[in-house]
Amino acid sequence: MTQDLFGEQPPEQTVEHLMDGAVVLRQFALAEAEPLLEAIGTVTSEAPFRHMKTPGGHAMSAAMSCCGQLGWVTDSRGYRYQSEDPESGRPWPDMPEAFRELARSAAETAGFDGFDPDACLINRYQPGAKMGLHQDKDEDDFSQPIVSVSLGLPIVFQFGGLKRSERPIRVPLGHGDVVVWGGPARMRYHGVLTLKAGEHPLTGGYRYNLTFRRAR
Ligand SMILES: O=C(O)CCC(=O)C(=O)O
Ligand SMILES: [Fe+2]
Repeated sequence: MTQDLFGEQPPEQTVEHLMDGAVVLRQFALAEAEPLLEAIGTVTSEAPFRHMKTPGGHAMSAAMSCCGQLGWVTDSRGYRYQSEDPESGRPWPDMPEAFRELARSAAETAGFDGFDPDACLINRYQPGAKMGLHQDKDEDDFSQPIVSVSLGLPIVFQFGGLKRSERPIRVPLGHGDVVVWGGPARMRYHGVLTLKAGEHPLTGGYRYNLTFRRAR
């Protein structure tokens, strides 16, 4: 490729291989970031962000909402998917078409054709929030991948093994990056380190994450 003499480089989409079945699609969602954030605003005007409680009684540090046919919830009864928002008793907001399209094309780019998510969890991290190492295992169908979109402030993603004891690798994630894992990587432990304070032009002091899954 020739150098841009004016120093203006277009944002570069690259595919970074993490492990068998897991990739980071750098800046894959960058061009769609503004409509995606707008859609997060619409969803969360109907199903507001809340700090759900773990079965052990601790509030999750990330604020969460959901859209799609099923939403992931946690409370004293455990972790599960359900079709209604427990706060309102109403169905979760529909999954915006732009979400579904992005999830499908990211999965395809990662080699998983035909991804059809029925659940989208929206995580909002404020400085100090984190998510400890865990497996996504409340779904019925592990043949479908996970698509995880980062927007706003950067964070360090941890990607580990199939056992909790395996030491995770650290992957810095920025605005517009998308991680996809499935197949042999589907049950790998993962999480994010504590969000550091910062200011992003589109999201202010927050990081948003969209996690797409096929729950049923
Ligand atoms: O925020 C992230 O990047 C990870 C979120 C996640 O793993 C989850 O919601 O299950
Ligand atoms: Fe997860």
